[in-house]
Amino acid sequence: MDYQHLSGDGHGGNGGLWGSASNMVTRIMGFSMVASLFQPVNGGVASSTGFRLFMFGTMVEVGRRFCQWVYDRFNVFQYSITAEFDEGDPVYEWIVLFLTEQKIWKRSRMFHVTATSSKRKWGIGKSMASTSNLGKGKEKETAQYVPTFEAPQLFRWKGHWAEIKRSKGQLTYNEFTGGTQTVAKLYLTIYTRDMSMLSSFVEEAENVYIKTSSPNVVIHSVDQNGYNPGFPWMNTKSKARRSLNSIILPEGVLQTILDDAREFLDTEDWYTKAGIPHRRGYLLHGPPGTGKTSTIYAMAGELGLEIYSLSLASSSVDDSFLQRAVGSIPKGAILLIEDIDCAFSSRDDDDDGDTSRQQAQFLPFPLSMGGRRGSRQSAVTLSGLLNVLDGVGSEEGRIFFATTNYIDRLDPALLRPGRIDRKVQYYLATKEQAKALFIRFYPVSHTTLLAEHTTSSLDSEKLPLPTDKKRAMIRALASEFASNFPEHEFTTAELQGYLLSCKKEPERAAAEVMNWVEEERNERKARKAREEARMIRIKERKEAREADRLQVSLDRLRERGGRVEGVGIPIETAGGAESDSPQTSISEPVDLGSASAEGDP
Ligand SMILES: Nc1ncnc2c1ncn2[C@@H]1O[C@H](COP(=O)(O)OP(=O)(O)OP(=O)(O)O)[C@@H](O)[C@H]1O
Repeated sequence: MDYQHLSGDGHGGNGGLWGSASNMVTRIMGFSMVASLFQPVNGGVASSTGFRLFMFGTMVEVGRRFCQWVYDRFNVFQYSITAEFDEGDPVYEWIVLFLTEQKIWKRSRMFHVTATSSKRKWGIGKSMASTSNLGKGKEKETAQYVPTFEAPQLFRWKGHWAEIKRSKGQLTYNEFTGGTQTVAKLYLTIYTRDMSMLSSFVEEAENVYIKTSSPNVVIHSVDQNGYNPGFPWMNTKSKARRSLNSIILPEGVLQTILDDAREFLDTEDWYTKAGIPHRRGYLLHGPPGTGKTSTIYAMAGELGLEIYSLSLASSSVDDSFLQRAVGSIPKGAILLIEDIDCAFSSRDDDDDGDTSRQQAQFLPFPLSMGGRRGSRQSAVTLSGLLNVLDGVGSEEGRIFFATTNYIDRLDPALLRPGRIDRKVQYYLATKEQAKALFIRFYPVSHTTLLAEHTTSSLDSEKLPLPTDKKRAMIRALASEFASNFPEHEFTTAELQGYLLSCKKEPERAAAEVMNWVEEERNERKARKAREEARMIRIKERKEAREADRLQVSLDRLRERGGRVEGVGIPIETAGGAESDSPQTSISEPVDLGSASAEGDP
């Protein structure tokens, strides 16, 4: 090619090549300013090859940055979409489960294998529905196969290539444990320019998750040790759904709460139009073991909602943690705070654990029944809790359940409508409940009555009774059982414990219930006596401490002379007159009167 001709400037030598190149740029693209850089300049530094190279390099870099800028801003050349998912976030679990269902991990060649735990997510063999704790299948893999970090996995999805990679994530400081930890991440890249493919992938993963977990109730709880700064709900387990009729409550109680919750979920539009935050709060209160938590689990199963459960008793749960945890709960979930009274224990309880006052004042049942004793102090304050319940993040169609054994400890501010909309009281078991529980414990199809045995031995051959007759006999036993069961004295959990001890012997359960009641009463008496002895010891220790404190004050005062600190009782001086003078000498022991504790020397 004739460069001299192309350059058209008539200069030869080293300017020829640059000149022709610049002319080409000028002619082809019209960038005269750019081209002028390549014009040969006669003499001086600017004509040196070094300067030209420098200018060329600058142009290349500017061009590269410009292209990058265009690439970043206008998705013209982007043929892939990459998304990042943090461990602990619900979407992370959807993706892992989905990819397990698709058997994607099977193609991986490097695994970290651990024993199956309640957190099980990863699998390579059978589908997750049959292996994970989310599923109900009988075949269980006993280990989980977690692909190693930074090993990308290619797969096809809906006609597109996609890549998944598990990464370690960054190291974060755990302020509660004082250590550091990493939050794993998943990077998903789909090679397409169609952005809707990403949302479609996530939606499909969510649907698989919902379908797989639907026979169960999924319960998320915060990981106390593995505190995650991003998403605190690190523990996920699922429980088999509990049928509503397995919850034995007085007639209509359960149905009323369920109807109320259903109505709430169906009327989001109404709340929006009325300008009322779309949230509903329920407080279930009553003695421990009367079915409060079981009610919530059964309702969650019935409504198809996941539970996010936390206890305020944990020392790692403070106001800011609570705010973060509640703020990250997805819409349409149940927030469950158990033992909500913990948030107020610091105000109501004495530091020394003097529970006798509380017992007299609040408890609707004896501590010997197994109630929570004394204070489990919470780092959450009342205002922190109220902020969380009223906060912006809590307006998203969320149902809030709180449980407590001590409703009287709750601040009225917490109980006002809008925070707690319905209160449901649970009682110690009634005769009706005892009868219903008995019948549930001995279903006709799974029970062998003594009358069905040819001999008195339980191992003997069976002579099955007609179903109707058997049902009538079980009902008769249930009535006998209930008539001997004292009302409002035992919890349903205690009753359940007794029936479990005669799992296959309904006749024995009915016949021996009075003995069991007697034993329990004696056991309670003994526990109560132990509890009272403990209280007396605590009281004595407290008084001794108080006396010591006063004695120390007194000794100090004796050294200096003057008034008894904090008590304001004058010390008799040699002259018998009250005096603050440091020269005053103490002639008589001080009478601390009522301020003195018993046993004060
Ligand atoms: N009303 C009930 N109907 C059926 N089962 C019950 C009932 N009450 C208690 N149980 C059984 O007793 C056990 C404890 O019940 P649950 O945890 O629901 O009680 P709770 O009132 O929430 O107690 P706590 O206040 O200590 O949390 C469960 O196994 C549950 O099956």
